[in-house]
Amino acid sequence: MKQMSHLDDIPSTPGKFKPYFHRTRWQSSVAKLAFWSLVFVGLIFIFFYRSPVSSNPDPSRRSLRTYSWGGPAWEKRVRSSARVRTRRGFSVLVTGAAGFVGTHVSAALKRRGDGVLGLDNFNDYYDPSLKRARQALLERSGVFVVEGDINDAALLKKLFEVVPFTHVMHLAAQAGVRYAMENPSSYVHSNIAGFVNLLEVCKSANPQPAIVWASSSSVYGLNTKVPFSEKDRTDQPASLYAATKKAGEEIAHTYNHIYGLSLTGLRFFTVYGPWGRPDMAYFFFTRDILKGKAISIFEGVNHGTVARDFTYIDDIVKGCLGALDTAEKSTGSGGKKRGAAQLRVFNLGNTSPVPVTDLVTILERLLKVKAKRNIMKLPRNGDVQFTHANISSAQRELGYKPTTDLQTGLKKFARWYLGYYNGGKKAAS
Ligand SMILES: O=C(O)[C@H]1O[C@H](OP(=O)(O)OP(=O)(O)OC[C@H]2O[C@@H](n3ccc(=O)[nH]c3=O)[C@H](O)[C@@H]2O)[C@H](O)[C@@H](O)[C@H]1O
Repeated sequence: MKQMSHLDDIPSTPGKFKPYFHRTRWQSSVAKLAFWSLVFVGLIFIFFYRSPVSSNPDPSRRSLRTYSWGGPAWEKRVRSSARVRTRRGFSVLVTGAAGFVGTHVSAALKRRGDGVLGLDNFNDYYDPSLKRARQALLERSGVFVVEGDINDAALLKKLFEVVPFTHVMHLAAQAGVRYAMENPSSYVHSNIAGFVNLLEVCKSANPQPAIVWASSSSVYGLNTKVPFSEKDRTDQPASLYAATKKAGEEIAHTYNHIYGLSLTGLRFFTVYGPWGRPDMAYFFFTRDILKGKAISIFEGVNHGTVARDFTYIDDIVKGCLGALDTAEKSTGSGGKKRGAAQLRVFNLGNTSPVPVTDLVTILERLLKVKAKRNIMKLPRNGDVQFTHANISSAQRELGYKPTTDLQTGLKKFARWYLGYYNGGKKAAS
């Protein structure tokens, strides 16, 4: 007969474990001792060896992600990336640094000698490999992108402990107008809860940073007065995305009023260009035209033109830098207001709306492929028919002056796209 080893002794089903345990008092106490020793060692291990790990509690994301950060080597990288290289340079925390605008702004700041630390949660709203490629680009120019979420208060506090940031360029957001109907909570999570969390940390920081952040042209919603001026009404959002950006503007007012935070909101108008966002029409039109796939082009009632004030990324970057350069210091410190602080909002557009049908014609010429056009009624999914920015305020106060027309900007985009996706053979997802 086969001798039973001690391993054979342990049954495979946990429910059957008990009867074997009470065979002898000795066996029982050894098992108990072993069990509690394991628990004890486990606890010690967790206490001493776990680097600060924070989880992204966003229930709307497919994957619940954990980020690890902290430790002397990590802090050294943070400090080095944020180190100012010129006499009057800034030390800027850029949230959403692996995003489209975030990457371009971070690179531009670094180029001129400012200290830049990036933060990004690398979520999968669109192909994360594009975000990783942008991150690699930034790392090559000396910008470290910390992987983490703006909802993570412990991480943000740690970053401010390590670096006394003079400015925050807040670009992390859930973007996209139409996706808000699919995943509304992701907009609340990033654009409202995340923004409040960031402001909470900024207001308690000493010194408080000046904050420049991305609002959106979509706040004009159903406004019909054109061009859109900052003084126009913004109380009729057409999408939840727009509503969360509008909420952000009101939240900014509150933190400015109570805590003396210097806050500048920038209403971006349909930003496009190299390293852009694959969820935007110009990007996926390019992909689909190259694949020979039909594209849907929206039109208004009675065949009304749908148009956008498309704005080229380099112009937007200049606007962002202008906003940082003219931002006054926050007046509070350690959570206490010490005087009135600056509160601004600016349109950053191109001032010349282009019909979406013309955008497609330009792409056809650049790609040398005829698009399969499928004209359809503008769906009721948050899109507005027309945007057009009045930029006189940004021109006056930020020195903002867009110089790139859609034809020129799309040429640069197409060149990048074809290079990045191997002549369009490697399809963008
Ligand atoms: O300025 C902003 O604040 C916003 O700009 C951008 O939104 P939009 O201006 O809506 O850009 P985008 O989706 O590229 O559609 C462009 C045009 O194509 C039309 N469009 C779109 C899809 C389609 O299938 N067919 C079509 O005709 C569509 O009707 C529209 O006329 C950002 O995505 C958003 O995050 C926000 O930053």
